[in-house]
Amino acid sequence: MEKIRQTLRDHAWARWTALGIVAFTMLTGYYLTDVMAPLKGLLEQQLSWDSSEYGFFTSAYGWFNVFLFMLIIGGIILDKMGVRFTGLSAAVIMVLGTAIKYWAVSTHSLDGQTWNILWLFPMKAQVFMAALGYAIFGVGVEVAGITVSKIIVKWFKGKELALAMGLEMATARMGTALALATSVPLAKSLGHVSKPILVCLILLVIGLIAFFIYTFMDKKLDASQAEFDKQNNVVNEEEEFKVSDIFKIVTNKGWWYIAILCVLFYSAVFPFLKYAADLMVNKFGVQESLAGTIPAMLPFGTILLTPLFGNIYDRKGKGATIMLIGSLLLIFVHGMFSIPFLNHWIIAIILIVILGIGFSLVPSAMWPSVPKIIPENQLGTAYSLIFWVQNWGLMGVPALIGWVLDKYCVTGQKVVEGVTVNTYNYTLPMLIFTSLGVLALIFAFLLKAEDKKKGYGLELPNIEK
Ligand SMILES: NCCCC[C@H](N)C(=O)NCC(=O)O
Repeated sequence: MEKIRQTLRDHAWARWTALGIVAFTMLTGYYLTDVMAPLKGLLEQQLSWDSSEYGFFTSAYGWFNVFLFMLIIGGIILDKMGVRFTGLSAAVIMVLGTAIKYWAVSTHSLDGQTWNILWLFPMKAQVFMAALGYAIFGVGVEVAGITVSKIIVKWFKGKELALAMGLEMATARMGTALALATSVPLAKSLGHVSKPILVCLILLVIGLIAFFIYTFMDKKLDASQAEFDKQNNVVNEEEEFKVSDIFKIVTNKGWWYIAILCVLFYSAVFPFLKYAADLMVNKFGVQESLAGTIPAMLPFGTILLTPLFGNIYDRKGKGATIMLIGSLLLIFVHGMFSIPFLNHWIIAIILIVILGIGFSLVPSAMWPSVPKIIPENQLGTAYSLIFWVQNWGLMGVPALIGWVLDKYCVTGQKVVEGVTVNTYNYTLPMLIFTSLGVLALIFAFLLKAEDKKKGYGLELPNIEK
C-alpha cells in the first residue's frame, strides 16, 4: 500500500488559510484592546474621567491575568485540552468582557455612583465596571494570543514559522491601527464615546464565528497527522504536558531572558500607545481629532515590516541580533520624544516610523525563538508564562504613567468644547519609557550571550533544509 507522504500542513493553501482565519480573530481582539486609547480626551469631556481613572481602567487589562494567574491557568489548559477548546473559550470571554465594558460606558444607571473597591479606595462605578469588562476581555485576548501562537507552531514548524508569526502579528496590528485611526471619528459621527466599543463587539462576534470555523480545519489536521503517523509507523514520542513541567520552564535561563526582554520592551510600546494620542496633542500641538492618526502609523508600519523581518529570520537566522537592534531603536525614539524642544509634528511622524521598525524587529524574532528553547508540549505554558510576566508591565506601566501625569506633569488647563481639561508635560513619562528601553537592551545582550553558551540556535535560520 502506498504510504501517505503528506499531512494537511504540507499543503500550503491549508496552512495559510488556517493562519488567515485565526489571525482575523486576533485582529478583532486587538481592535478592542486599543479602541479607547485615542478617546482619553473625549472620556474627560463626555464622562468626566481624569488621567488616573483612565490609567486605572487601562491597567485593568492585566488584573485577572496577573493577580488571578488566569493567563498561566489558560496556558496549562491549552497544553492539556488543546487549541480548539481553549481558543473557543477565549473568544467567548472576549465577547463577554466587551459586552460588560460597552454597557458600563453607555449606561446612565451608574451616573453619580462611587464604590469602595476592596473596601479601600473609592472609584466611580462606571470606571470600575468598564475596567471589570476590560479585565475579563484581557483574559480572553491574552489566552487567544497564546493559543494562536501554538496553532501557528503546529502548522508551520520547520517551515515558514517566523513569516507566519509575523503575518499573524501584522494582521492583529491592523486591528490596533484601525482602533487608533477610527475610534475618534466613530465616536464623533455616532454621537457618543461608547459607540466604537459597540462596533468592536460586533467584530468580536464575527471573530468568534471565524475561530469556530477554524476548529474544523484543526480537527482535519489532527486526523491527517494521526493517519500519517500510522501509515509511516511513526511513534509519537512527545510526552504529555505535566504541571511539573512549569518548573522546567522557569529554571531555564534563556526563557527568563526572553520573558524579561518581553516585559521591558512591550511595556515601552503598548502603554506608550495608550498615551501617544494625548502626547501628540500636548507636546506636538496636533488637533485632537487627528491625534490618533500619527500613532496609528506605528502599527501600519509593523504590518509590512514584521513579516519581512520574520522572513529574514526564517531564511538567514540572526534572531538574537534582530532583538538587539530593535531595543536600540526603542531607546533612540523614546529618548528623542523626551527632549522638550523637539516638538514639531514632522519629528513625531519620523519617530513613530522608527519605532515601527523597532516594534517589527523584536516581535518578529522573539516569538519564533521560544520553540527553539522550549519543547512543543510545553509551549502553551511557556508562552503563557511569558505573557504573564509581560502583563505585569502592561498593567503597571499605564497606571504608573497616569499617576505620574496627574502628580508631576500638569501644566495648566484648557477648555475643549466647553469642558475644562488638564494640559500635560510629557518629558517625565517619556524618560520612564526610555529607561525601559535601556533595560531591554541589557537583556537582549544577555539572551544573545546565553544562546552562544547553550547553542539554542537563535542565530540560525528556522527553515529546515
Ligand atoms: N495590544 C495587544 C496586547 C497583546 C499583548 C500580547 N501578550 C502579545 O505580546 N502579543 C504579541 C504581539 O506582539 O502583539
